Amino acid sequence: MEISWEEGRYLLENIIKDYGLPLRVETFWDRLWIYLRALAERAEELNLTAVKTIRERLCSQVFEALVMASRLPSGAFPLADLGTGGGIPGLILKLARPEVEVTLYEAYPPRVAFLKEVIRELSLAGICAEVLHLGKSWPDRRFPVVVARGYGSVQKFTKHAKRLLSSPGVAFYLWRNDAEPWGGDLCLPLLERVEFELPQSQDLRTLLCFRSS
Ligand SMILES: C[S@@+](CC[C@H](N)C(=O)[O-])C[C@H]1O[C@@H](n2cnc3c(N)ncnc32)[C@H](O)[C@@H]1O
Repeated sequence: MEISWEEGRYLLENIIKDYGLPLRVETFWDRLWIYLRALAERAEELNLTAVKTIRERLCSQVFEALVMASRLPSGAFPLADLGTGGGIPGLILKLARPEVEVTLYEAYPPRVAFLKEVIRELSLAGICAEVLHLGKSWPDRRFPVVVARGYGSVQKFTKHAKRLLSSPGVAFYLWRNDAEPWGGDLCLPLLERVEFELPQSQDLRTLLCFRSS
C-alpha cells in the first residue's frame, strides 16, 4: 500500500536524522508531498517509471537530492540542473534550500510542461524550467553552481557543466555507481567524492564535486 502524508514525513525525518543532514523536514515537507503526489500521478505519462512508489522515491531520489542540498555552498546563488527530467534533483533542492535560484534544463518538452505546472501550483519564486537540448544549443548565461543526476555518464556531465560554469564555480553530480557508466576522461578537476548508501536498499551512490578549470 502507498505511504500516507504522516508516514512519509516520519520516514524522511528519520532518514535525515540517521544520516545527520542539517535540514529540517518541517520547513519543506508540505510542498515536497504535493510534488511527489503530482509526480506519482504523471510518472507513466512522462515515462518516469524507474521508481514505483513515493516510499521508494523518498529513500532514493529525494534522499540523494537532500545529501546534495546539504553540501551546496551556503547562501543564495544561481544553480542550473542539467537533464532534470521530473525535477530531480533541482526541484527538491529548491524546496530544501529556497534561497537558491534554480534553473531546470530538460530536452523533453512534456517534462518541462509538468515542471512549470508544479512550480505554479507550489507558488515557487526563483525557479524556472526551460526546454533545452544541451549540446545542440546552450543558454547565454553561466552559473556558479551546476548539478545533475542520471545525465548519461559522469564524463558527459563534466563536458556540459564545464560549458555552463562561471569561474570560480562548482559542479555536483549524483552518480549511480551500479547503473551508470563513468564514460571516460573528465573535463573538470575532481574536488571531492562522497560515497553513501541509500536507506533501506543499501544501494551505493556517489556525490562527485568538481571545480571550474
Ligand atoms: C535518466 S533521466 C534522469 C532525470 C533526472 N535527473 C533524475 O535523476 O531522475 C535523464 C534526463 O536528462 C534529459 N537529457 C539527457 N540529455 C540531455 C541534454 N543533452 N540536454 C537536456 N536534457 C537532457 C533526458 O531527457 C531525461 O529527462
